[in-house]
Amino acid sequence: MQETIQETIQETSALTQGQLLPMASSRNLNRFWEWGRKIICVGRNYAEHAKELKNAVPTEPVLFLKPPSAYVREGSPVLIPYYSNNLHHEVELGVVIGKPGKNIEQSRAMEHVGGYALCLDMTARDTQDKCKNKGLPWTLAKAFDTSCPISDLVPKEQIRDPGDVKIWLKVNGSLRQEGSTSSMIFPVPFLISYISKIISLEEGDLILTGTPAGVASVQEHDEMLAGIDHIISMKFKVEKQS
Ligand SMILES: O=C([O-])CC(=O)C(=O)O
Ligand SMILES: [Mg+2]
Repeated sequence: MQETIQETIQETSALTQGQLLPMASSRNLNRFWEWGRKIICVGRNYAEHAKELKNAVPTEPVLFLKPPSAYVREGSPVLIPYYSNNLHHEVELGVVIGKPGKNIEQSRAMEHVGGYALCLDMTARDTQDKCKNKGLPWTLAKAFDTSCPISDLVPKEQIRDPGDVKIWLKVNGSLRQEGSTSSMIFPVPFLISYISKIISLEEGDLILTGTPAGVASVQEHDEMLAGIDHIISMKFKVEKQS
């Protein structure tokens, strides 16, 4: 299984390098976060991040979900859940689905991309550790309200190759995370194909593609500033849930 996945990644990531790909969306995706669609998250997709949390580097994608109620937009705060004392930031490239599909071939995966977004996968790390220890799902750690800060839609043409952009995050002006999507273990076309064989993809769904190394805590009153290269940035204040 492992070999097959690695071989297919190598074959098809070559297909997406530097190509101009057709627009896919039939609907205007500008406010996709209001559509109530799925947020499918990929975990441990950067080896350095898997290692910093002492997790094995995966041989298949690790998937989990957030509900659409997790979205929060600039101007509203990110809230520390009442049960957590260790809320972590995870900056991630988001892929917005523009054309529905099941069992999508990797060679056609980019046709299903309608655009991109900058996302934070806010994680109650202490809660996640407890869930991991007990073998329980990560819902409380990952799916709470405001756990998915999201930027405006980045038009597809602005990112020619989702496998070659820099994502970064600062807290109170200090750089905490900076990584290139070229370090992803499972690249975007592979992820779209893999996920679509398990979960049907619909227009407006979002795939969070995993975080590079440097995840750490945020405290009440902190300010997070994150970006994709110089293409887009967004700012969020952290507050306690009342
Ligand atoms: O570290 C985690 O919780 C897994 C994850 O979401 C990621 O790697 O982006
Ligand atoms: Mg994540």
